[in-house]
Amino acid sequence: MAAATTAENKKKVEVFDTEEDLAVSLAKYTADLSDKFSKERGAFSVVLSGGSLIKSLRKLLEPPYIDRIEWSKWHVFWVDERVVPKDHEDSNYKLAYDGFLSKIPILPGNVYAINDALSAEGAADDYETCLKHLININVVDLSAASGFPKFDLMLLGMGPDGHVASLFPGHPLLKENEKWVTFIKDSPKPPPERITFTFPVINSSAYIALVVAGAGKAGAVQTALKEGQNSDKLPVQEVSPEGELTWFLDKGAASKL
Ligand SMILES: O=C1O[C@H](COP(=O)(O)O)[C@@H](O)[C@H](O)[C@H]1O
Repeated sequence: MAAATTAENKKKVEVFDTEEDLAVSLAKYTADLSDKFSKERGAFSVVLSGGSLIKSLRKLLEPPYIDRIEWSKWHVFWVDERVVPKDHEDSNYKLAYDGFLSKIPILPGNVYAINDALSAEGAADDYETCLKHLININVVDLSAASGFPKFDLMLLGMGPDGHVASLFPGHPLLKENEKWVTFIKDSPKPPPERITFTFPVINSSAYIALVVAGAGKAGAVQTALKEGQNSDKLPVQEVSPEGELTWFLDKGAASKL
């Protein structure tokens, strides 16, 4: 494993020989933050993305983590969700439930799925209302700096085109700076209707892990991490949290660095 920390606001890049090694390190990183926030705040707010990220969380399901983590302190959210029923193959909730949440002793009331009975607009508003309530009862922090929700940990994936959450290259939603949760009806990646956290919410996080594996994503990783400015920024380049950003890359994803 090779690691590099840059001066540029607490950004760390870790490169692992294999995705298996990446998953081992991601489990320790997540478990350590779970310990920290469970002790400090009495709650741990974790935001999941969909896609390949869920498989990379598999080591948390094994000893020592499965027995050590205070799962009752976990509160789980989604950075984006597809507007489909929760039992649909495209649902990020279903992906996370089948591959991760159903295998940990988390309290069902601490899993905040979107309301799949609503339209895209309705589901985004409803999720924002839910977050406001959870801030009022101190389950989720509010950033004093930005006035947006401050999650303890966001576990983000990235698409080969450099998209994060459901924030796609060149889309006007990249510039949304008032709403906490918004919706998209013309996602270039199916399904077209989704809800997503906005960049001000993503960037208010205390910790973000950007988890990227596979040579198919090497081009976007290269664009995101190479020196110098490029005019057309990829969505992933807008990820710049108040707290710490750590890239977890396997050799394939890092192959053009
Ligand atoms: O559509 C989505 O794609 C991204 C990336 O997925 P991956 O399978 O290439 O890792 C994911 O992070 C996002 O949550 C999801 O809705």
